[in-house]
Amino acid sequence: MDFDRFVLTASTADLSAEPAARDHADAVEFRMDLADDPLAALDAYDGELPLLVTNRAVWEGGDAPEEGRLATLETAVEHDAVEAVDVELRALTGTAETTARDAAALREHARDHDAAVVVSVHDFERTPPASELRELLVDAAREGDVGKLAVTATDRADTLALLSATYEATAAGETVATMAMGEPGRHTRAVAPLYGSRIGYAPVDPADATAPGQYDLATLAHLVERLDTPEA
Ligand SMILES: O=C1C[C@@](O)(C(=O)O)C[C@@H](O)[C@@H]1O
Repeated sequence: MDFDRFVLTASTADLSAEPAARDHADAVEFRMDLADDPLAALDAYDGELPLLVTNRAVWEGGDAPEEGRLATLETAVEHDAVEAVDVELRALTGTAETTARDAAALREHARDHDAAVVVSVHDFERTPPASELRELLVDAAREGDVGKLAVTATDRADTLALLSATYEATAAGETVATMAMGEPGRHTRAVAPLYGSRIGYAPVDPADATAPGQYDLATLAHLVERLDTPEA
């Protein structure tokens, strides 16, 4: 998967949503942790859009227990349709040594199979101060092909801080993706690409949102396109 330009992903636990995503999305984020039998669903996948696979840890806001979590992703990246994998920064650099070793092995395995590595950070409570945002993006971008940072905004100061950090990271040559979760952060999902963010996430159906404050896919596709069109 190529992150030289913005990639809009349809985020879903159900790969049968892919045909409905084709009109607007560049890729599908398959939330394996939210699916019933994710490896069977991958085996059966015959859609057109490439997949970014995520198996989000419980300790990072997801549903996947640690046992077998990274091994499932290792199997997933062997599928031809899988062109990118999400690995949490805390898995790679956290204090759990075995997790760090397994996460680094997953990154290697992904690259051997031509899958890009999205290294992610989530804060479901707050937007950290500006200097911390900058550091998190530096660290995440260094560890993967894209450094992704999703924070929770409560006001405009938070969203501005995130957009500034996005702009600075991009100006420094880092490849990053950012979004502010929650209602006050919603507009960042449309605007962050203008500051350099390279991935957007949106559910096909708003009822299936995978994070607070997401636009539905058609709406986000429309907003991003309009904002990026000079004569709009
Ligand atoms: O990390 C992200 C970003 C996200 O949390 C969002 O805020 O859109 C949605 C998740 O599905 C994805 O894995």
